[in-house]
Amino acid sequence: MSDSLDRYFSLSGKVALVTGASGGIGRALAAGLAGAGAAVALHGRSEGALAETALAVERAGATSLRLVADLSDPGSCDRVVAACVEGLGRLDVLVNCAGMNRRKPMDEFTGEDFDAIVGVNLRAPFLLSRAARRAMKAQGGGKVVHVASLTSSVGLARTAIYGMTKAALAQLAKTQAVEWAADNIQVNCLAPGFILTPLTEGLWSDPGRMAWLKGRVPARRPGEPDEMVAAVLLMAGPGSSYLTGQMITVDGGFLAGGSWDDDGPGAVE
Ligand SMILES: NC(=O)c1ccc[n+]([C@@H]2O[C@H](COP(=O)([O-])OP(=O)(O)OC[C@H]3O[C@@H](n4cnc5c(N)ncnc54)[C@H](O)[C@@H]3O)[C@@H](O)[C@H]2O)c1
Ligand SMILES: O=C(O)[C@H](O)[C@@H](O)[C@H](O)[C@H](O)CO
Repeated sequence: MSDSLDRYFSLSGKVALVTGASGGIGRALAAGLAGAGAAVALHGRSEGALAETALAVERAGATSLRLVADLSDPGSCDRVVAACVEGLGRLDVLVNCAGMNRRKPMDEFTGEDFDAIVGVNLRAPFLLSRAARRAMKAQGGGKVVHVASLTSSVGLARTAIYGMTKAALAQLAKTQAVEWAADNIQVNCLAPGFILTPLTEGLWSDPGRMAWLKGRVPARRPGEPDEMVAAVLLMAGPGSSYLTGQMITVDGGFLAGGSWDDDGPGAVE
C-alpha cells in the first residue's frame, strides 16, 4: 500500500475480531482485514469450521486466533471479547457478522423462533459491542461494524423476525455512534444485498428465485462475499474517523430503484 492509502486504510498493528468467520461473508471480511494488516480473531461455532478462514488470514501474512462460542448464549459475548484481548493483546475493530435466518410466513413463527433469531442477530451484537467498547475506550478508540441487511430498509417476505433484527441493528449503530463518539469509537453498518453464501444457497439454487433476482437487481446477478470487503475496510480503517452512525448498502443497486428493465415503467421513448 502507498503511504497515502496507508493513512486511510492500513490496519497494521491493529486487532480485529470477526464473528461468524467460518464461511460466507465473515470469511471474506476476515481475509480482507488481514490483507490490510490486522491480526484477526476468528469467531466460529467450532474450531474445525474456522480452519479454512485461518489459512486465508495466514496467507495474507497476518496472525489469527480461533475463538469458539455459541452466541445464542448471552454469557459467551463477554468471554469472546476477553479471549480476543488476552490472545492478541487488544481489540480495535469488531465486526458483528454472525447471523441466522428462519424463513416462514408471519403466522407460523413461534416464540422459540423469535428468541433464537433475536438472540443471535441482535442481543449478541449488542453485548459484544458493549464489551468491545470497554477495551476500545481504554485504548483511545476503535471501530464497530454491524452486518445488517436489505431487510434493515425494506420488507422481504418470510423474513419478519430476521428483518426486525436487522432494522434494529441500524438503530443500534446510530445510538452507539452518538454515545461513543466521545470515546473516539465509530459505529457503522454494512448492509449486504443478495449474496451467495451458505445462508442463502437454498434460496438462490432455485432457478425461479434466481430469475427474480436477476430481474430485480440492476447488476443482474447476486453478489459475492468478496464484494463486501472494501466497504468494511473503509469503516474499519483510520480514514473513517468522522464516519459514524451510517449504513453502507452493497447491493448491486437493488435499493436504488425498482427494476433495471429498460422497457419498464420508467422507459422514455
Ligand atoms: N448472504 C446474504 O445474502 C446476506 C445478506 C444480508 C446480510 N447477510 C448477513 O451477513 C452475515 C453473514 O451471513 P452469510 O450470508 O455469510 O451466511 P453464513 O451462514 O455463512 O454466516 C453466518 C455465520 O453466523 C454464524 N452463526 C449463526 N448462528 C450462530 C450462533 N448461534 N453462534 C455463533 N455463530 C453463529 C454461523 O456459524 C456462520 O458462520 C449474517 O449476519 C447475515 O444475516 C447476509
Ligand atoms: O433469506 C434470507 O436469509 C435473507 O433474505 C437474507 O439472507 C437476505 O438475502 C439478505 O438479508 C438481504 O440483504
